[in-house]
Amino acid sequence: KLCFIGLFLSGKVSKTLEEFDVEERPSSVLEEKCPNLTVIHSAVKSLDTQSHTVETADGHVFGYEKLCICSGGRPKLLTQENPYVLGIRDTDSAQEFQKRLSKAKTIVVIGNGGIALELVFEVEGCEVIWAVKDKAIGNTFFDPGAAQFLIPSLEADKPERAASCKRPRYTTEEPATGGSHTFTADRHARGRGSGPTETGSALGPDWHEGIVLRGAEQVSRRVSVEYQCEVERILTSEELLSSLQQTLRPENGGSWPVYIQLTNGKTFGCDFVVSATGVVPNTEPFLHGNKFVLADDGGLQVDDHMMTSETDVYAAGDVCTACWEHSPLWQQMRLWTQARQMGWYAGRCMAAHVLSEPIELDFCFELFSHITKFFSYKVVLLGKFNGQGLEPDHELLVRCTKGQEYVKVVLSGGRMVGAVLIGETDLEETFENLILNQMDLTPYGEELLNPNIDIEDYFD
Ligand SMILES: Cc1cc2nc3c(=O)[nH]c(=O)nc-3n(C[C@H](O)[C@H](O)[C@H](O)COP(=O)(O)OP(=O)(O)OC[C@H]3O[C@@H](n4cnc5c(N)ncnc54)[C@H](O)[C@@H]3O)c2cc1C
Ligand SMILES: NC(=O)C1=CN([C@@H]2O[C@H](COP(=O)(O)OP(=O)(O)OC[C@H]3O[C@@H](n4cnc5c(N)ncnc54)[C@H](O)[C@@H]3O)[C@@H](O)[C@H]2O)C=CC1
Repeated sequence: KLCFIGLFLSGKVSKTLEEFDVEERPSSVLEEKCPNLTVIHSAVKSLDTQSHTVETADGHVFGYEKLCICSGGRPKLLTQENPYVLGIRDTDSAQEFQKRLSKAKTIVVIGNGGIALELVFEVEGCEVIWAVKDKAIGNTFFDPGAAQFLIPSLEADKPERAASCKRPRYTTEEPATGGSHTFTADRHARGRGSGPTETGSALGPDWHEGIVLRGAEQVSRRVSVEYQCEVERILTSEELLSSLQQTLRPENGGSWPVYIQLTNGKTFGCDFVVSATGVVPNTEPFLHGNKFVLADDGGLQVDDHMMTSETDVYAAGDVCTACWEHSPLWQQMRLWTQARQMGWYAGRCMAAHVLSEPIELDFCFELFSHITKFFSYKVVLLGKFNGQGLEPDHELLVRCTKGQEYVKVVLSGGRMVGAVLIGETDLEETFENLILNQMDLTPYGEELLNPNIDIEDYFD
């Protein structure tokens, strides 16, 4: 990969929330900035923790004193085998998606997290069938109340955005002459080899801004949500036609390259399926011959110094699973914000250990905080925003103005432990403080969300 993705901070929103822009730059920019850095453009093929060496795909062996594995994750696809099932992770897969979409009339999106939420809102000119396991949309980020608030946006036109695209590869890079144009979603068919090392960096925030996600139809957005169902089977047109399958009656007419049968009994024909079903950590090249302890989700277990179970090997970002005793207000989610915080903290830990200096768990792991955008709304998530792991007696306070804002506060024992803020609420800083200082809010009751009280002033 000849590019790294640079983060250019556009400012701190609060103590723990940071917003940033993303711009693709050549890796030489980083080397110029950090003279002690050498970037080697090659995938790591193997790691020998005994001899403290890594071997790259082009056969070079490098020794290390301390090593940090930041190999990210890759899409956990419904199936690796089907050329009509694709995932979105890096610039190449986004480009592939864009190309295939431009000829598509109907696509099916499976999954109910970040990528699905972004796609169903952004895709135009194509019928989108969105199948979710849950009762409401966006289960990894939202409760059903917030989902209800967001649903009308799917029916409205997308607001115009003056987006400046700092990732020109999507729009300017033409496919190589003679390169494979057959719409094969899986990377094996694109002649780039297989295995986990071939994916690039995850796209991160605002990846779809400035790129056209338009299908072949003259329609604006058209999304049908199929709730509480999973994929029963994915069939080719031949399989559908075969005598065994004749009982299946697709909901939509016409002939399609692929059909998807859902557990709710419905079958849809489509041009392709997007599997937006989470990520798996890229650990494979590092495991053989070593004794890494893996977490249940397949990540490299790390302690509160970002150290794996192998001596002198650290890990950060999507590839690792935080296995220290978490602050009651923090949880790991595979997000860019956390990857960045972990990378920064791992670097400090490695330096401290080389210098035999003490180091304490960074403050950023005290409180979960995430700022993003869904359906054109600013979204801020704080602490146990969905009551994760809380006793059933926790309380929720909600304020909602249709089309404008959705504010939810999670209280446990009268203390604020989490919040969801959708829209321009201006409450993030105050709520962050109230969560961090664990003030008893019982006396305020529901007044806490009274729109006529300037809460920021009140708690100042
Ligand atoms: C479409 C999309 C949108 C997203 N939007 C957001 C968002 O709005 N906000 C947010 O906070 N998060 C978002 N995320 C999640 C976020 O991008 C990831 O959590 C984050 O990038 C993880 O960072 P990382 O450095 O751990 O992994 P990655 O960014 O995946 O980087 C891993 C790097 O390691 C390289 N690599 C892998 N294996 C090897 C090997 N064997 N040898 C050498 N190199 C290797 C890869 O090529 C890659 O460059 C999004 C993710 C996707 C896919
Ligand atoms: N704005 C943001 O913060 C964004 C963050 N991301 C991050 O990028 C990563 C990848 O995104 P996603 O793939 O959306 O992962 P995700 O973890 O956000 O969501 C995965 C979804 O797939 C569902 N799922 C899992 N297996 C399934 C199955 N077999 N059938 C049906 N549904 C299934 C889960 O219930 C969940 O709803 C995540 O770490 C996500 O947090 C992605 C896009 C935007």
